[in-house]
Amino acid sequence: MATTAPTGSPPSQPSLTHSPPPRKLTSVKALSESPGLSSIPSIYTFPKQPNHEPVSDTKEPIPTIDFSLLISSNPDERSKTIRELGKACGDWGFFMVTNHGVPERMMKAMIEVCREFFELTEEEKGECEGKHVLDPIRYGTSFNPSVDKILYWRDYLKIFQHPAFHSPSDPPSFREIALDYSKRTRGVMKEIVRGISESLGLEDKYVEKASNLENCLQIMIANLYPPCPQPELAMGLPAHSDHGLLTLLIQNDTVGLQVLHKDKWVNIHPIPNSFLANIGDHIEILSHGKYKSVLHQAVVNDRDVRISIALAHAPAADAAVSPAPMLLEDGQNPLACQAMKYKEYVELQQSNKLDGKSCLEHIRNRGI
Ligand SMILES: O=C(O)CCC(=O)C(=O)O
Ligand SMILES: [Fe+2]
Repeated sequence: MATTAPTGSPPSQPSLTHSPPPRKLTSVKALSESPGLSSIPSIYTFPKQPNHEPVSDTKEPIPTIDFSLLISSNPDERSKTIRELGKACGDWGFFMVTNHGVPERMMKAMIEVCREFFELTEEEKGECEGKHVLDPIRYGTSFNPSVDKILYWRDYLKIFQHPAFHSPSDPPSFREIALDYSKRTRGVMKEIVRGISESLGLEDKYVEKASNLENCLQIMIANLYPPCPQPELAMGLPAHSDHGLLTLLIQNDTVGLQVLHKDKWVNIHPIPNSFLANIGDHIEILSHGKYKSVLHQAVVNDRDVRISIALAHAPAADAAVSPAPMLLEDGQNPLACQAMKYKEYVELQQSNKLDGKSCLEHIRNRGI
């Protein structure tokens, strides 16, 4: 039986109380490999969401940003790309990034070494089991089993990679591959964040300075979604927005990510050798809602293992990001969103149920 959320904190009101340590749970990898498994335990049965339209067959393609044009020395090319980036952030909150310069072999190596990690024995992986949501290395299952009433069909490995780089010691090649990949990806992130800043009419380094990007928190979240015998009943990750500024995601060639666009869930089919980027809650805060973090979810299937690796890029742990005053319109309250240190925000989000945009709503409601 799942334990309930801490008393006194209704589901849509996350609280900063420390959650009890997660229960010892079987990974979904081990569960999916149980001989003869033909149905899922009821704790994995996810209620269907009544409020959203079913998956859309929309042919409207997700926007694509050519990174090489974003960093072009030709001012016209660059400004055109910044306008496209602004439109992608405003219309979708999600976009593909092509020609980013991170070698394809590096992206593939990252996926493979994460696969190798998940293939370690439960005992070996258990050495990375985190006790607290701010532990720099955390292996686990579902999202936060100490408060999840329904478990998600997902195992994960979360690692803080900047400002201090951490790595599991197994597989032995993890450290080198992840270190290279995290550095290269941070470089891509920085240019996109500059472009986003300019697209908002701010100085190119505004977001960078406001969030102390030099000391940004970069968290790798490797997700494993094993085949599920009843995929229509289970959920890999429920609808949520990402905390932070910008997430850059890669995956193996199995689809499963859905993005809420114009009130419909849209299946995302990534372009090979590209990043899927999405803006997080702190761009919504900084931009005063001009750009909104967008709900997304991961569904599962009954045939193939899906692996996704999200690199979440966020303000420095002690940075308290607030709306850019120059984006406020007359009469708007600049403190409508209570500034909170980033590490408190992460702790709030990770200690509670993953529940849409409840964290952002929480700090808005507490606005002073
Ligand atoms: O697996 C995916 O595609 C989504 C992962 C995700 O949304 C996350 O890790 O925050
Ligand atoms: Fe996400």
